[in-house]
Amino acid sequence: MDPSTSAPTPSGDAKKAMVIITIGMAGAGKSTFVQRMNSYLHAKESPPYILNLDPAVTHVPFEPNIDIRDTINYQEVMKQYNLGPNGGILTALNLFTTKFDQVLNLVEKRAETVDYVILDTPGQIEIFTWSASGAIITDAVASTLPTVVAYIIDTPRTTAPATFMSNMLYACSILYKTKLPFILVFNKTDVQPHDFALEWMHDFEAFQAALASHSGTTDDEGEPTYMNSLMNSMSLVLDEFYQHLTAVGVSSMTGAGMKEFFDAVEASRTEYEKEYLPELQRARAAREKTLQAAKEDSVNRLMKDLAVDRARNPDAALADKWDPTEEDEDDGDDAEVNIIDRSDGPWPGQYIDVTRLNRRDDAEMSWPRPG
Ligand SMILES: Nc1nc2c(ncn2[C@@H]2O[C@H](COP(=O)(O)OP(=O)(O)OP(=O)(O)O)[C@@H](O)[C@H]2O)c(=O)[nH]1
Repeated sequence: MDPSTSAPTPSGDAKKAMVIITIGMAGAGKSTFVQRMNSYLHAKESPPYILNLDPAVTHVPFEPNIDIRDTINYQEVMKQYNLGPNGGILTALNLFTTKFDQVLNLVEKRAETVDYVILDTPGQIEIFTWSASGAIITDAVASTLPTVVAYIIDTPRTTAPATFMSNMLYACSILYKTKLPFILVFNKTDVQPHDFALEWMHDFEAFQAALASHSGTTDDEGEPTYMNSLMNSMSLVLDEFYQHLTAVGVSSMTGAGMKEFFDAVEASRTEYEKEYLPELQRARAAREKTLQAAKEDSVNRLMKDLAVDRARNPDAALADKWDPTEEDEDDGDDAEVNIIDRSDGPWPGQYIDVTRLNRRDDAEMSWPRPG
């Protein structure tokens, strides 16, 4: 572990590993960026713990510690549920999420010895950002460890003002959905520097001027088109959103900008502790209170019903006793583990690997259909 990052926090606790959730449109360079983070951290002698959550990826340029593909065969899921590729990926992620408590246990264990835990998400961004499983995974890691979202942007493909705005609106929706610290990562700066983006973010008049200079922004009579007016207004709205963001330019190809990125990640740790964590604790306390009230209410009603029942039926009440020596029927083997941590002991064979079951044409194997 890099000694500079494992120092105790001001509160005296040992510093916890930081989780980086990598999100971005298909082809923005998420996997290449994860590989770049991986090699950057290896060079700093602080190797990260990596989770691949994309069941459909054929090749990842890094060696993940936990790989969804070891647990779920997405092609098989497509066949069994009669789904198309996106439905298959989503269902695979849903099935994986049902085991996420095991994943979280492994991550928590590793979080004591690593500085960073990195999540690579499915190529189709909405499968992670707009699905229940994506929200469950995000909430689960963010309530366990300090977490930051790295939103990867394909800079060369974002130079048109309308595309830039669409991308920013998407980022905005994720920021307000997760409420987590957020870093805009302008990738591929070796092909296209990201200065134009920073200028548009800091000066909405510069963005509006760029918009006006693009063709199709006025109609035949020289009046601004509906889209042009909409984007002008949106740029004012986004001005507020930009205040909450850190933007860095990187090249996953050359490694430029990685130090700035990790500086931003460290700054996010403070933001997480000051803003996200207290909010999470407040929400938890409120939920506990509601649950407690609901529990008390049902216990009260149960006790009332029991009192009536006992008064009416005193003989049955005498026989109604619990025998503590009787064995609990549910005492089975809870230790089943089928999430694979590749960095743990011999692999494969130690765990139940569902994909292998399929390869042996095990006709008994079938996924439970959602109820
Ligand atoms: N020039 C340049 N190309 C890059 C950079 N980062 C990624 N690429 C290229 O962009 C393409 C897409 O990269 P990926 O890492 O596969 O992108 P992804 O977002 O993981 O794609 P999905 O698997 O569809 O989610 C590949 O051809 C990469 O080589 C970069 O910094 N510079």
